[in-house]
Amino acid sequence: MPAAGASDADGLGAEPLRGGGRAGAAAVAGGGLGADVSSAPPRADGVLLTLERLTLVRGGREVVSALSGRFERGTLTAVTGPNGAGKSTLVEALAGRLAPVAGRLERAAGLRVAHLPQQSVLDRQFPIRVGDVVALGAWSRIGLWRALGGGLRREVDEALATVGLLGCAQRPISDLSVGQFQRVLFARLLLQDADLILLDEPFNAVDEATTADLLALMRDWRDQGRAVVAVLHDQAQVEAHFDRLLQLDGRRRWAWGATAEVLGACAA
Ligand SMILES: Nc1ncnc2c1ncn2[C@@H]1O[C@H](COP(=O)(O)OP(=O)(O)OP(=O)(O)O)[C@@H](O)[C@H]1O
Repeated sequence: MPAAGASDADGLGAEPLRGGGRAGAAAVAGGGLGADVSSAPPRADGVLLTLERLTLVRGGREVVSALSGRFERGTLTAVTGPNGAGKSTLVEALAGRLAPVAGRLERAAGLRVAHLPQQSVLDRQFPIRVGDVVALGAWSRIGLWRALGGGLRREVDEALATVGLLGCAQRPISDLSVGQFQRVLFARLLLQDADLILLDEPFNAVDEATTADLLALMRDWRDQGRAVVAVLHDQAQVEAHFDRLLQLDGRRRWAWGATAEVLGACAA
């Protein structure tokens, strides 16, 4: 991890390692003045989301400081860091659920974002069937309470087949294992058809076979030109599957770039 205040001249290509630290703290003292969330026209270079000195506060404490970088089409980015480092906070801001107190977050025009929070915040006892959960992925396209028509039913069945749960549409979600439920949530993401897919600890308590299947799905999304951002704790998994890495160190410093470069710089 680079030292706080490391300069832009650290030199790892387009997105060098940088430190947040004091500059970000000063931004919070400004009471959030200057924070900006905006839409930009579609970009030919595939940039979906641009962060400029993004600063986030949670529970009265600054957890992300002066974070700058871009999320582009066709990339798999891992977000790592110790507990409490601000990973979920950052993902919520990327999803548009938390406003920055300073800095800028610019979305490409018409950007479709899907956000899968940690399973621990989802209620699996809710009396709803698997097929209905998956169909909810299409609500922004078809309206929330429209009856399941033949076309949507087919989409749901196809998505369930893709995640290995063909024929499970009528089962209540309370019957599912953690891994099966995560497959259902990935099927819902398939129907969302988003450009930017945000996943918060998607493999938590999920078995190896399910993890491998869901990783394959994430690679498909990348190959389709979507951007996938996943909060992860397993460094081997990050090295093996993610081309980009955004690492938070829990002290408001961060490193962001090609995975090998970020890991190399941290080991140095
Ligand atoms: N709803 C909340 N209200 C107040 N403080 C919060 C809230 N959510 C998180 N925090 C605090 O914000 C900080 C960052 O939390 P966050 O959940 O973003 O970290 P994280 O890196 O995702 O951690 P973990 O690996 O444990 O999930 C922590 O100090 C946490 O206690």
